[in-house]
Amino acid sequence: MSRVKAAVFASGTGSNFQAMLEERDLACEIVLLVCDRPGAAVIEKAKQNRIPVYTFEPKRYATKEAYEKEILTVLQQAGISWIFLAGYMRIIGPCLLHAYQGKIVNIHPSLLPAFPGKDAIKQAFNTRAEKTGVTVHFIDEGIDTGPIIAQQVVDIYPSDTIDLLTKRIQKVEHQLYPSVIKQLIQNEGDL
Ligand SMILES: Nc1nc2c(c(=O)[nH]1)N[C@@H](CN(C=O)c1ccc(C(=O)N[C@@H](CCC(=O)O)C(=O)O)cc1)CN2
Ligand SMILES: NCC(=O)N[C@@H]1O[C@H](COP(=O)([O-])[O-])[C@@H](O)[C@H]1O
Repeated sequence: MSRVKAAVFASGTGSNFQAMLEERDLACEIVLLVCDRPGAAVIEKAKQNRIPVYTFEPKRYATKEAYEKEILTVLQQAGISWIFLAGYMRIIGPCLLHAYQGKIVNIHPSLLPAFPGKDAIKQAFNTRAEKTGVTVHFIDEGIDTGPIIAQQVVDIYPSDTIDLLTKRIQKVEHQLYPSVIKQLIQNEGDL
């Protein structure tokens, strides 16, 4: 039986992308990186791992639907059945949401519904909360409102700096995300 194929949508440093690639029994094959930021560090990581990259610049398209239709064609030609977002900072629109209903997953650096949106770590740090964490959730039409799949708490210490907190959060992300992906693919296979 051919392996399940997945695409990663990422626009940042790519540490979660790298963690997925290093997970030996991820239960799926990451065959494509989609990135909206030419020059993003994650693109170099894909090239080092010989993973095809599809880069696009939204401002070159008249509408979000136009660029999502082009991405959808690329995904379908590659036989993609799951999409994992990791630092992808674009809102997924109706075109991709409909085509990949229940198959688009995101990782977010807070205990949703606390601190949604961008700069979640800074939000938690600046409120001097005692705890924050990591959430893996399905994507829906809202922002960070999709069904939660898994969460893990990360303590905030009085001596913390935002960099120390970020490092602790990302260490949890790099363990949690691959573990959740593996479980999702195995559960799908059990259906
Ligand atoms: N339909 C959804 N798409 C995305 C979600 C989601 O929950 N539903 N999560 C985001 C990731 N994210 C936080 O986790 C997030 C990303 C981007 C934004 C945002 O306001 N983006 C603006 C500006 C983008 C830019 O110009 O850089 C936008 O795209 O309009 C908020 C939260 C991934 N996608
Ligand atoms: N709102 C979404 C969001 O803030 N996502 C966050 O972007 C970072 C990407 O890092 P990476 O590029 O090193 O994986 C991750 O910490 C992820 O949780």
